[in-house]
Amino acid sequence: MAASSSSSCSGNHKKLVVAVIGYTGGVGSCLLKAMNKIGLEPYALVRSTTMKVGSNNNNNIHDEKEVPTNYDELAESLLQQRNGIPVIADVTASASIQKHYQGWLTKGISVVAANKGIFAGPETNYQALLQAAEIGKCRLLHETTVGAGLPILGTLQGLKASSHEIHTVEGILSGTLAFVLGQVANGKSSLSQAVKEAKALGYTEPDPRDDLNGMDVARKAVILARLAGMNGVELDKMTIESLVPEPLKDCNVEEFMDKLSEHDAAMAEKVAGVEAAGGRLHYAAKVNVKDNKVEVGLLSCEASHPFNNAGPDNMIAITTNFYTRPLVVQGAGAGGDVTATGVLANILECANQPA
Ligand SMILES: NC(=O)C1=CN([C@@H]2O[C@H](COP(=O)(O)OP(=O)(O)OC[C@H]3O[C@@H](n4cnc5c(N)ncnc54)[C@H](OP(=O)(O)O)[C@@H]3O)[C@@H](O)[C@H]2O)C=CC1
Ligand SMILES: N[C@@H](CC=O)C(=O)O
Repeated sequence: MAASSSSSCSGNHKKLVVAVIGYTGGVGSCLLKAMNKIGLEPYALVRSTTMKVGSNNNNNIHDEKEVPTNYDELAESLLQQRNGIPVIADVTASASIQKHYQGWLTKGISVVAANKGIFAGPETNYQALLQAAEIGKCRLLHETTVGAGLPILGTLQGLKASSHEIHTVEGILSGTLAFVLGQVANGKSSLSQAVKEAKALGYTEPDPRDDLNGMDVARKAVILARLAGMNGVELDKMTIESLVPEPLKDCNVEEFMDKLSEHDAAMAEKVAGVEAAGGRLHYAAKVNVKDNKVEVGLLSCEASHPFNNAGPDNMIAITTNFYTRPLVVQGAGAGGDVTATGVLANILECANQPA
């Protein structure tokens, strides 16, 4: 089979047969590079309108004919690969793709996602996905939905599985906001310039307002809360502090980027006010399992606070009954390559399917 995946990476007799949805994007293009580097060829490449699916006709998936994107056909084709472990990697931000997860998982197709929406959506939908993976005896992995490639969700699950009681999970969860708030500190840069740079560095969501309005942090906090064992946490019940100027809430992304500079002075004034009182602005999240509370928002931190040394990094502190001094994970929590390698690590984990 010409365009199939390499078996050497799977570590067992079955091949990973991998479809990448969103391969033309920032994370997707880095994922293809990373897969190529370890000799794992994708079986299918999918974007919003068209897809290329492996056949016997070509040695290279890129040479395949583009056909209209059809997720039922994609699933059937993956399941027909004999002796293969079918995996769909979703590196888009599209809600419409996530509607297919439950069906794919039930049929035994593992799902690896960088796409956060459904994991932070209504709890019943999230629970249905977990159940579907059990029915399909396959994997549902989304490590990169919090902290990109940093080992956060796996660590949390490992702690819980090994009898730790999780007390709190807190810290800096947005690469974009860490970068932007670092750039505007001390008047180094303007808000609009910092957001442009964050976008160019591949840190932002496809719409950077999803970072600036706190929604990306809130979604990550919900995901952390669920993995930490909390029930009843819903995004729409949370108070989420936004840094998006009111007049730019509803325009398109281009207009938002163009007009953001009109709001630089207001942001500079806000930063100067906090700094005059000896603080530095950070956007943080706190999941308090014991008190059943999830909070996100702007924090003013005094000079000695560890957040002030984190630069553009994510910094996540986990406190448990045994880790009373927190276990801290710090590192780049946004960017194409670090996210793609986290997705690839999850794809490789799919070689171990549940019995
Ligand atoms: N950047 C980062 O640091 C991190 C990102 N993530 C997540 O990764 C995801 C991707 O981010 P990023 O790469 O920056 O986004 P981009 O906007 O760069 O890429 C999005 C990709 O999705 C494809 N796409 C969009 N809509 C659909 C659809 N309906 N069906 C199929 N394909 C579609 C686009 O294809 P087309 O060519 O058709 O437009 C494109 O390939 C997001 O969910 C983000 O939250 C997670 C952790 C970190
Ligand atoms: N836009 C996100 C990317 C990773 O999830 C961020 O800035 O952290």
